[in-house]
Amino acid sequence: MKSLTPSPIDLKSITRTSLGLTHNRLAPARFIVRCVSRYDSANVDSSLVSTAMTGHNFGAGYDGGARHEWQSACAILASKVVTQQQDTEKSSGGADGISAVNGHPTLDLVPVNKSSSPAPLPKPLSIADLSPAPMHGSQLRVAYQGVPGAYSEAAAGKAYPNCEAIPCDQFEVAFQAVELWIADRAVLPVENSLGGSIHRNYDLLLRHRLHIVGEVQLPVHHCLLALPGVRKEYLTRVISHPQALSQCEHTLTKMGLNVIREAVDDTAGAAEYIAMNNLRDTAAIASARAAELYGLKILADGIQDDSGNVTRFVMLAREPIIPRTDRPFKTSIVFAHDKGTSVLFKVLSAFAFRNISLTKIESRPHRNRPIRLIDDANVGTAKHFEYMFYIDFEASMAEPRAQNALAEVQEFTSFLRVLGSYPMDMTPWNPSSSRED
Ligand SMILES: O=C(O)C(=O)C[C@]1(C(=O)O)C=C[C@@H](O)C=C1
Repeated sequence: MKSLTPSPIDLKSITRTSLGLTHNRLAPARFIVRCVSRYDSANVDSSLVSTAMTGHNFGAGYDGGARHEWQSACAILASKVVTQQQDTEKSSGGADGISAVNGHPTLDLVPVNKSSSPAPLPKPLSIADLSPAPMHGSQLRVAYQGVPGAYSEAAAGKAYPNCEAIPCDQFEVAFQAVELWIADRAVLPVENSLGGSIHRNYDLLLRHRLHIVGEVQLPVHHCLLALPGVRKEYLTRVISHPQALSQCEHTLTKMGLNVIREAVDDTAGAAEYIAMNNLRDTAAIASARAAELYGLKILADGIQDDSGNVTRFVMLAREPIIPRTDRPFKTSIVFAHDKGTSVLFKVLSAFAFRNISLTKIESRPHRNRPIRLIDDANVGTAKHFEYMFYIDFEASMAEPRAQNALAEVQEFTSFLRVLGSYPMDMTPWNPSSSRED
């Protein structure tokens, strides 16, 4: 797996820039490519969308291998990326200049000289143009949260060997990177065998329209890392991702370290922070690969509270996969009901009667309607919390028993969405080979 630049994508830098489009490759007969530096979801330049959608700007001199770039450009434009105002453009690099957002050049398609030679006729779409397969050369681009050396990067590599791993500074950015065609897939953690659910990703799964197309379970082997020459006795602080801190809670206590524990965005980011700031009183909980990347030494190895510590990640894509029955599949759903938890028993029985095993059940606050009031004139007002329920079950949506179970669930619920039906990770169990180095 190839890693991109260590600096992760942030929300502000999600522009056409990140597509890697170049000035030359997109410079067609009627358009030049130039800079934008603003992403504004409230404002769509519809003329740009329509010109890009016709596709005929790729006439003479257009490199046919960049069809995917055209597709990506259309998608990005349609995803409400707006051009900068003319005057701002001038100040940020001029009509044909390339300026930068967060260090990246940014691009724009601008009509030029309408009176010049007639426009080439539009090229008809072919079957290949409609393929949902990733089209960025042979390498799939996979977004993950964190910086290189994070476990999520290793999970991306396990899910998609030889992928181009794209670091993102937040989970939400990874979702958006796929939605905006900057990445082809995202690989995000949803639960850990010791630390439990990564709730943020459950909430984001509901808020975004991506589909779960697979899962990977990654054995997570934590190390205590510090600058060369630093000894355990010098430490006053241990920093890491909150999940990693919780997965090592008891071991850290047993080690007798006199340290405070502080949460940061990701494990490898903690290692990078120590190295960049030359912190000699601080250690990070992170992978052996992070030690290597950021020049830290391993003070203690395998400090997770359980040697079989595993994190489950889901693979997300813009399109669902077609469910099959020739191998074990899992299906993930989310549902809610106006009458709250009273429906739960009926939903569970729809699976139990069909012998379908559940592998996970999670509840999250129903953020649109968090409280339900039940008035009783004699006693007062009961305030029930409302939930969204997430269930994973062991069956493929191609199986009639799963379809029937969901038809029944739909009768009991006011909201039901299938998040994905995908192959189960059946990798043989071997936690001792879990080191990511
Ligand atoms: O910080 C990282 O390295 C991550 O990839 C994130 C994360 C998580 O969110 O749970 C992933 C796996 C481990 O369980 C610890 C942290």
